[in-house]
Amino acid sequence: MSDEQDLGAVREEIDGIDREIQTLINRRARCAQQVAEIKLGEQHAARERGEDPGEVVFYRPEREAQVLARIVERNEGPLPAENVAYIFRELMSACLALEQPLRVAYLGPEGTFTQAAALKHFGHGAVCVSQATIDGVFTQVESGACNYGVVPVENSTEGMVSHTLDSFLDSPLCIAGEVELRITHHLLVAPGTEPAAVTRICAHQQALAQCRNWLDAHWPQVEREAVSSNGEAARLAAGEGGVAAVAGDMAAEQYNLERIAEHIEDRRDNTTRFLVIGRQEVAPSGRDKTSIIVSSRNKPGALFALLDPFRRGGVSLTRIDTRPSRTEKWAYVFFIEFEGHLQDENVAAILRELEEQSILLKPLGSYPRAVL
Ligand SMILES: O=C(O)C(=O)C[C@]1(C(=O)O)C=C[C@@H](O)C=C1
Repeated sequence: MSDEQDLGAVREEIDGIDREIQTLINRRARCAQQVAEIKLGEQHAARERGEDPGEVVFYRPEREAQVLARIVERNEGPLPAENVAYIFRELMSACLALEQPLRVAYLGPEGTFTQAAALKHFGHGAVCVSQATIDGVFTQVESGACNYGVVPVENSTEGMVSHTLDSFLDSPLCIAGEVELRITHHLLVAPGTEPAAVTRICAHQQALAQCRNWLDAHWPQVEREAVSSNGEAARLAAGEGGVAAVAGDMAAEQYNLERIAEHIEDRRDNTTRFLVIGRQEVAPSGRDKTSIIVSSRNKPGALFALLDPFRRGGVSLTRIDTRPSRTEKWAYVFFIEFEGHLQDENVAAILRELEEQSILLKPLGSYPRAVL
């Protein structure tokens, strides 16, 4: 057989496989439609029994995390597990959109890493709605205008996003998930801009901080300006010849900018973690984390007393942050994050103990650990 015939034969095989995949995808989508009918049926039955039917929850983060974790585990290649999981991420997103198109508020404008995080977590079947502030994201979800929200919570180089933590103090919302995103910054300008013409470098203050050493070494003379987001910086760079923006790939594409320099972040493992916020609690997935806010009386050993139940219960803490309590001067609240689910008996026992010794205990929710 000639090379030409070989190529033809393999392409025919690909065409056949594509047909089969397409049939299977649509079979899967019909199953998702049946799941939606069952969920609506359950709500109808509750109403018939005179019970509060509540809001039908189509999106099930615990189930999605289990599906994705299984795909990663059983993948035999040659495609890398992460790439296969992304394909299934989009497949589930499209299936869910048949059940109910989700509206997801995120800290915008378009082109921010928070938008990239929202798409990574929910896939492109979700309708992502940009908000100018973190408060705006919380309000959209609290009012029911959006089903979920995505906000940044911590960066591996720059630490926590205190505004997000503070917002949980007054909000009735729960945490429904976490997203981790590798953050890569570039120095971006409008097409045709000469580097010598740049007089101002704009970015969100976190991005400026994450690239501080690089900017000090390469652009020491140029003024830096912190703006509300990297997306906003990119928008400014697109409109003004002398402005360069520090921003990522999405912003570069969104505003059609050129890269003067790529990968300028000081740390190669620069990662930002985002939280998904929603109105409903999430069922256990088997690999969960829980977040709580806790505050105790200001006395010696108070923090030790709050943490000791975790040690005795054999529960690993994954994070602890301190914030001023906004009700009393020099009093503090702790944001504690740990492995396990509020429905686990050992976790419930720890919370009962904390309740006895704290002046404030607010569970923020349990959610599946990030799979992708
Ligand atoms: O299993 C469900 O509850 C579904 O709705 C199906 C499905 C899926 O496509 O696998 C879709 C959306 C949910 O978020 C979880 C899973």
